[in-house]
Amino acid sequence: MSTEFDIRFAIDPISAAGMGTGELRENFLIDDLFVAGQVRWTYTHYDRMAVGGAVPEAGALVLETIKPTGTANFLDRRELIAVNIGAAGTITVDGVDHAVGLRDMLYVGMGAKDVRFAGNGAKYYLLSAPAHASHPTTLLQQSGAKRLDMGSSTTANERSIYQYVNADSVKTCQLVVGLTQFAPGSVWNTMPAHVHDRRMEAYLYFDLQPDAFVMHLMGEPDETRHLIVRNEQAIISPPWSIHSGAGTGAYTFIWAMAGDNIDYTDVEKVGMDELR
Ligand SMILES: O=C[C@H](O)[C@@H](O)CC(=O)C(=O)O
Ligand SMILES: [Zn+2]
Repeated sequence: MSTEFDIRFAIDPISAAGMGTGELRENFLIDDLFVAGQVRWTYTHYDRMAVGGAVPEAGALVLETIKPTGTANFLDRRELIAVNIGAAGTITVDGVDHAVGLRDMLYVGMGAKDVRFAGNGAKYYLLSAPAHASHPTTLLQQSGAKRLDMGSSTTANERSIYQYVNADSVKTCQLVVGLTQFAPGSVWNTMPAHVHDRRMEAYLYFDLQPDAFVMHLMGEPDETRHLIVRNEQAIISPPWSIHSGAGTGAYTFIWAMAGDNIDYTDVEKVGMDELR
């Protein structure tokens, strides 16, 4: 079996506030997503978002069902977005090949039965949420993303948010995914911070040097904790938590959300003076 999974239960803010470093990392950090020759999933109880990695070698890796979905095929009641952060590869969906280059994303709708990940050196970051309708498989590229420029160099948060999933690119049931990249020297993401109680979020930090890390901030705005996150590690952000971070060097990250209201504007801003 080349598929493995673990389960993360939903943690409430009071429990999280009582956790030490090890417990915080066990519950909110995913540090083993990318293993050669395997598909790995972390199935969360936050909006039942599943976060995974697939690293094919010579042969293709098959998207196998996992026990927590309770379905014969992984996508019987789910949708998927696969993001390639490695060499160019191919994802085959029910016999149709899709070329997926670096930073391309492939949306795969509910009901796809046979999904295969291929490409020696390709590295797929996987996101999947429950779905109620089947939308067509669609390739999403950075050039087709909606770009929002935010921040400034004086506050070290100058960055561009690329909303790959947007009104013109693809229709999804729940998944909203994109990528944020920084101007040189800017290291702060999502500061000022925000929360969105109607959506969980996951971040994958990548493009970090081996000795660099992101000091990721989580928690309720007045009760924050940090996680040290290394290259190609992900964090899970519960709906009640801020999700912000500062790198010790350059990095890029992929953000993904699922939940009730998936409108980007449904966020509560946290004032700089409210953080504790
Ligand atoms: O709800 C939205 C997500 O947190 C990200 O879009 C935020 C982000 O990439 C940033 O501000 O740098
Ligand atoms: Zn957010």
